Amino acid sequence: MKIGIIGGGSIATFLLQSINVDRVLPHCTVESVLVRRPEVAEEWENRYGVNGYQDLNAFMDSGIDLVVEAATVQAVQEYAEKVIAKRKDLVIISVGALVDQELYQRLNDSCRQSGTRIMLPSGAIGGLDVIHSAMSSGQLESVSLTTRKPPLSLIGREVEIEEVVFEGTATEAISKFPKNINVAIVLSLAGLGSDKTTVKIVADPQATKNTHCIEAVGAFGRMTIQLENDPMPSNPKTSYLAALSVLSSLKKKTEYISIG
Ligand SMILES: NC(=O)C1=CN([C@@H]2O[C@H](COP(=O)(O)OP(=O)(O)OC[C@H]3O[C@@H](n4cnc5c(N)ncnc54)[C@H](OP(=O)(O)O)[C@@H]3O)[C@@H](O)[C@H]2O)C=CC1
Ligand SMILES: O=C([O-])CC(=O)C(=O)O
Repeated sequence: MKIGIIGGGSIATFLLQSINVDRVLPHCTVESVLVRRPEVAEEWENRYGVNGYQDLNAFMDSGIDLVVEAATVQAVQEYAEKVIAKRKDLVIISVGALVDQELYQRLNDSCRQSGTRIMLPSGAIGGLDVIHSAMSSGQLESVSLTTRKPPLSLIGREVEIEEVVFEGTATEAISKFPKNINVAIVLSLAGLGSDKTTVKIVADPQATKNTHCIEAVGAFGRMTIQLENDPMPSNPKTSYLAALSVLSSLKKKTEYISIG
């Protein structure tokens, strides 16, 4: 499978290293990257043997089968429909963009018409299979997420004692923290939707990990999952698990037996 990556940051770098250098996915190669800075394109051409582009059309015509978005919510808004229109499967990690129900619907409709697929990795959380199962009979009552990160990641400054920086719906959370709470939207899409999924975000000066605690209640019973994620050294806002989840989505795409 020939992959194109949109984005030049920590998840993109991780994927290039894992796929093209460490060869962890034997059936996959990253062929092309779409980045904003020419110096990144040049460096990656040399280091990872990829073709670097700044122009979306040239990137899409570079012989790739599938596109991985590893950039920003805005990049999804800008590129996702164009990628699907070119009949490329798409992996989206900046899932927050899909809080926009009209965008979600347009993407869903064009995938149905063209037979193209969009994959949303589980990102920095887990338990989406449980939420999805509970929701399949409509018997999910409540879902809440409490996220705790170092203050610099969340609010760009230090605090002395922990501070609740947000409490509300997933819809409001992603508009205020688009680089920190994409997890709330994938959780919403699996479950009750972004207006009924509640989110609390805490800036914790003691935190060395990005923690996400998910609590769900329904006819199935009760689920509590606590993730204590190591941050990516190159971007502490992002948990290492989020990068691994993209790799996992790509691996699933090459397998014939699906789990979960
Ligand atoms: N679903 C989930 O659970 C999670 C989602 N995420 C999300 O994943 C995304 C990637 O994370 P990460 O790699 O850590 O982020 P980084 O900030 O390390 O990298 C983002 C990269 O995207 C590039 N970029 C921004 N806009 C565009 C564009 N229009 N076209 C091409 N490239 C663009 C930036 O370019 P430049 O260098 O020029 O600024 C930067 O290199 C983020 O949106 C993040 O919020 C992260 C963690 C968990
Ligand atoms: O990586 C994380 O812990 C969560 C994150 O940034 C996001 O969901 O946007």
